[in-house]
Amino acid sequence: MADKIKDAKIIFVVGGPGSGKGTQCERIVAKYGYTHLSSGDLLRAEVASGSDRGKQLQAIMQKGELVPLDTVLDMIKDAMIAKADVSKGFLIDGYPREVKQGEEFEKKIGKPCLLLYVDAKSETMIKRLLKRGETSGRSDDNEETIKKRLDLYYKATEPVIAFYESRGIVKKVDSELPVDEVFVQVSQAIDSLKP
Ligand SMILES: Nc1ncnc2c1ncn2[C@H]1C[C@H](O)[C@@H](COP(=O)(O)OP(=O)(O)O)O1
Ligand SMILES: [Mg+2]
Repeated sequence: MADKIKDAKIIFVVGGPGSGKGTQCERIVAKYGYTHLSSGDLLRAEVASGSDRGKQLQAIMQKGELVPLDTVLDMIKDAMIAKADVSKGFLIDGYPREVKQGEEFEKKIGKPCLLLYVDAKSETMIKRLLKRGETSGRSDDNEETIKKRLDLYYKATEPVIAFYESRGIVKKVDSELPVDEVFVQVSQAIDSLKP
């Protein structure tokens, strides 16, 4: 089972909150048939289930903090195994949030062939998140939590990008542009992957 996943293409999609990761992943799924796994969506599904674990997660996420590493990784791995037979590749959206998470992922699952860095300015991200918050129902899309999430992003997640730069697998896309134009850059990055 784990072998099947190891042979699959794995793409890490990294960027700040509201940078446009989910939006671009949706496009990738439509064009390339990859499986999209958003760590945040998996966690929010657990919260919605009302389980005890979900209740603990809810409290952490509401504060804008990171959920324990093993919890997220197990959820991603289970979701990958469930799709291993039908998937051409995996988009791992919003993970790793810190370098350690990337290291653990590689130990337990496999190596990414690409890190797609969805880059936007912090003012842009704040504006988009506040707008998204009007309809998303996400308890972390409020001004106070957004600020904490951004701080944590710059402190913990930007080092992830530097870590994979050194391996030469980072492709940065300019997510200040309209969605379609960002996707042109995304497509170029994916098309340049070796088969
Ligand atoms: N390139 C772009 N231009 C304008 N708005 C964008 C955009 N990419 C995403 N958005 C909008 C859609 C959402 O309401 C909001 C956040 O996007 P998202 O895909 O949910 O971000 P993320 O998954 O990185 O948190 O911004
Ligand atoms: Mg998202």
